[in-house]
Amino acid sequence: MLRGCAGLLRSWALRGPKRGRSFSSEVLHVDHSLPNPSWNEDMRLLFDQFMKKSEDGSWKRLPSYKCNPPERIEDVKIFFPDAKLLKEQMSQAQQFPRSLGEGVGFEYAMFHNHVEDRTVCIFQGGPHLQGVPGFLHGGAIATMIDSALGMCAILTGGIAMTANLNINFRRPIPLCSVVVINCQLDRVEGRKLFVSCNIRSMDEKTLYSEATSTFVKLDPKKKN
Ligand SMILES: CCCCCCCC(=O)SCCNC(=O)CCNC(=O)[C@H](O)C(C)(C)COP(=O)(O)OP(=O)(O)OC[C@H]1O[C@@H](n2cnc3c(N)ncnc32)[C@H](O)[C@@H]1OP(=O)(O)O
Repeated sequence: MLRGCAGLLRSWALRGPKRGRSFSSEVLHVDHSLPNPSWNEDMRLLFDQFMKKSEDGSWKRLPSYKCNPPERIEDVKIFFPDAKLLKEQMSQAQQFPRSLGEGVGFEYAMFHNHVEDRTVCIFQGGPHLQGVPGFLHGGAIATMIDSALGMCAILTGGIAMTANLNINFRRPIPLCSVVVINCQLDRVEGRKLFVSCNIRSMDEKTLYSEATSTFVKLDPKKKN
């Protein structure tokens, strides 16, 4: 089960984790939703399949960075009355699922279908996401679910935040395995976006988790 992690863990044992983090803009602006050496064969296979589907324009690969693009900061300004504080805080900020080193945490790529309002996330959870020995931590699963649902909501309805998230964990997800998170915008009511998802194995035979959520579009007229 953990065979996929073995090489990674061995190299860590020999070298130890990288000390210190570089925050140079070069590092922050690397697109992390592209294959890297930590991706296993299944992850690459799925990635290639979705890239193929993207050729006719129906699916689009979503780039992913460690930090937020400046336009996103504009969207959340309503939460920060002090513009100087916002700038300072944002200069240190990183996307949570991108904050762990390559291969040990959240390895994922997302694809979006604008016609069908669907987002698919292919996800390989690394050894630092362990909960019960050999399996992913529920909080790590929830993180990826929230991120994928959030992307689906935001790409369809504009900037929105998770107001409600319900998850059923059906089967434990083996560490370092590759799963597919299928998200679907179910309906929109005013500022509310209802988005649901399931997590399945690559062969679709195993249902690992299901979730429903409500995202609420931020109201720029409101001081939150
Ligand atoms: C780009 C990468 C993607 C990353 C995705 C990650 C997304 C996240 O994790 S966001 C972080 C977690 N979420 C938060 O911190 C949000 C905290 N909550 C809030 O800030 C606010 O409650 C917020 C913005 C969601 C809604 O506040 P506000 O705009 O004042 O909403 P409000 O006017 O009260 O309600 C609007 C509608 O939403 C509904 N609503 C509000 N809260 C909830 C809720 N918790 N559950 C269900 N419905 C709700 C209301 O009933 C109302 O419905 P209706 O229009 O039918 O009357």
